Amino acid sequence: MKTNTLISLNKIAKVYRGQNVETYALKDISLNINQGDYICISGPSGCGKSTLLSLLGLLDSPTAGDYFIKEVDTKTLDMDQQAELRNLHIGFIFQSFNLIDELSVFDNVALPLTYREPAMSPREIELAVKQALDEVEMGHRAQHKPNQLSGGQQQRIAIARALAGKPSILLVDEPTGNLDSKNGDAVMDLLDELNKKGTTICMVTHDLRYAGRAKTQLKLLDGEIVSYSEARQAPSSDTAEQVLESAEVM
Ligand SMILES: Nc1ncnc2c1ncn2[C@@H]1O[C@H](COP(=O)(O)OP(=O)(O)OP(=O)(O)O)[C@@H](O)[C@H]1O
Repeated sequence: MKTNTLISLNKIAKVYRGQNVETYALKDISLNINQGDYICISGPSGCGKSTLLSLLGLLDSPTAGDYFIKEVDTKTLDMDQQAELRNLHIGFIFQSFNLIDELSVFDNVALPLTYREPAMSPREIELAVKQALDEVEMGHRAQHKPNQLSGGQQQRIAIARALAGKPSILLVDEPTGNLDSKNGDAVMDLLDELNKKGTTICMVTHDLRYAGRAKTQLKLLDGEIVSYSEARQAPSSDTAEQVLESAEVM
């Protein structure tokens, strides 16, 4: 494992068992995610994208295989410890923004920080919320309620909420699914910008226009990784464009 490896999956499988039926949602998934990566997971409906994101987010556990976050073997953790690790390291962004309409924008962004262990002081929370709202250029809407904002603005608030805890990785599920193309473009520009500043992103999207912006393309089919390609910087004699280079699946 490299020193900048955040996440390491080793031979992960996920089987859903019903009364008479077993579904192999993921098979033999091995993958490392390093600091600063920008990965897009794509593939046809039912190929396992959401299942993989749920496992990465510690929202579900694998049937087999090993999952390490920052060298911590997640199998060794109980539910509370997993929740703590999730709160500390993982920021979620969903298609539906999942904001609480009764709370102000400020309080929505602050909410996950109030569950931090060790507890953050009110002043620390205020600073973190302000910084996150500034990052998504929504500081001027701190006292609004989510339903007083446009869809694009609500997604920016959801991104601020994910950023406020300074997570190691953002897990992003169809971030533009509920947005028109103008707002979708703006949200994707923001994610690109965050990655350029160092935020690690793992995103699921059906939208090929946006998938191509990620530096690493991971394609799933029937629960398996069928292709994995990384963008690398072109040699200096070339233009500044990045060149797609196919790499072996791990
Ligand atoms: N809770 C569940 N119980 C049983 N089977 C499930 C469950 N969740 C997902 N599956 C099955 O696991 C497989 C992968 O599902 P998953 O939702 O991860 O696919 P997906 O690639 O995200 O699909 P989509 O693009 O349609 O959202 C599918 O065959 C699905 O039917």
